[in-house]
Formats: sequence, C-alpha cells, structure tokens
Amino acid sequence: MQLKAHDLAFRYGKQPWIFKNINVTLEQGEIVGLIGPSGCGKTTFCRVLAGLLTPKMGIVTLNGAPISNKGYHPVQLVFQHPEKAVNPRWKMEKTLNEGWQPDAKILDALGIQREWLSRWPNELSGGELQRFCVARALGPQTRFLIADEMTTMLDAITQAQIWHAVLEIAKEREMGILVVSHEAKLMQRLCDKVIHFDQNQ
Ligand SMILES: Nc1ncnc2c1ncn2[C@@H]1O[C@H](COP(=O)(O)OP(=O)(O)OP(=O)(O)O)[C@@H](O)[C@H]1O
Repeated sequence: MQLKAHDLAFRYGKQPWIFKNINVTLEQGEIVGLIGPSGCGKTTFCRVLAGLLTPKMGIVTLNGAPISNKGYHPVQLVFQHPEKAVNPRWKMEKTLNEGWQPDAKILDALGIQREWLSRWPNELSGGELQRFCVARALGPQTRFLIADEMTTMLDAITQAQIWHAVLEIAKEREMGILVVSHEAKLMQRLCDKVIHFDQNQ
C-alpha cells in the first residue's frame, strides 16, 4: 500500500501558488514527519492528500489508482482545532459514528468516557473533543492518517495518551501516518523520516 502525491500544485483561486511540483510517497506502516515554516502550505498539502481540496495540477494515488471521493476516504485528516472539525449541532455520539462505529477497544484506548457521548461539543474540553476526532478518523478502511498538529494544543499527558493509542492501532493495521508538527522532540520520537516542506529551498 502506497500513498503518492504526483507533481502536486495548488493555489487558492487566482492567488499565488502555495506549492508546485510536490512529489511525496508514504509507504504502508511508515511514519513520516512534515516540517516547514509557518504559512508554507503544510495544512493545504494535507487537505489535498485527504481529498478535501482538489489539486490544480497533479494527482494523489493509493496503490497507483486515483482515490475516489465517494464514501469513506482511506486518507483521514485530524487537525489542530477539533472544535472546527465537529458539527456544533450534533451530540458527540452522532459525531463519533459519522463514518463508522468505533468499538469499545478504541474508545478505551483513547480514554473516551461513555458519559461524554450524550454531550454537545461545547460541553467538552479541547483534549476530550480531539479524542473523538481521532476515533472518528480511525475507521477500518483508513490506510493513512494525516496528523496536522493533532496534539499541539494538548497537555503532555493527553498528548502521550492519544499518540500511544494511535501508534498501537497503526502498528496493528500497518497504517501509514504523516505527522505535521513544529515540535522537534515529538518528530524525533515518532518518525521514521522527516520531509522538509519549503518551496523556497
Ligand atoms: N482558504 C484559504 N484561502 C486563501 N488563502 C489561504 C487559505 N487557507 C490558507 N491560505 C494561505 O495559504 C498559505 C499556506 O497556508 P497553510 O495553512 O497551508 O500553511 P502551513 O504551512 O500549514 O502554516 P502553519 O504552520 O502556520 O499552520 C498561507 O499563506 C495562508 O494564508
């Protein structure tokens, strides 16, 4: 299983190009870091990989085939601000089960308490909410997880707990992970290799 970005280019509307000619390959089970200065386009690249934005040039393939945007996307993105990633009008149980039904093992690994399921998103802390976003992204059809500053806003204990659970699941399923972070220590600890995303280099 291989996720590949072929000659990707993107810009918002007619604005200047954010990036051009990006070629990146992620292998099954591989944990790859992505670093680069603020504003260089890392989040935009992640959104293209996960099918949330369409590249202006190039293509993203999974095992050589273009990824369909219909149904559950095999590349799932979790980003920094969980409150922007959930519907404020949905209770947590509905959000959790949006794409699949996480089992007790996943809920326990991520420390999701059952009483949170009947709450609204604004009745949870950022760390609690992020656990739901991670669980939601870890469906059985997820082949690659894109963690865009996934634990940046969280305290060290929550950060460690979430990463511990994600790494266990990734190992079990041979899922690949792209980690975007400004935290050098986290990158060193997690990643097999690190890609520098900087168009000016
Ligand atoms: N929806 C949008 N419309 C127009 N421009 C945008 C949009 N989203 C982002 N940009 C611009 O695209 C550029 C790249 O943004 P992006 O968020 O991808 O960078 P980043 O490398 O992830 O930054 P950071 O490390 O600060 O999160 C920035 O100049 C940003 O202002």
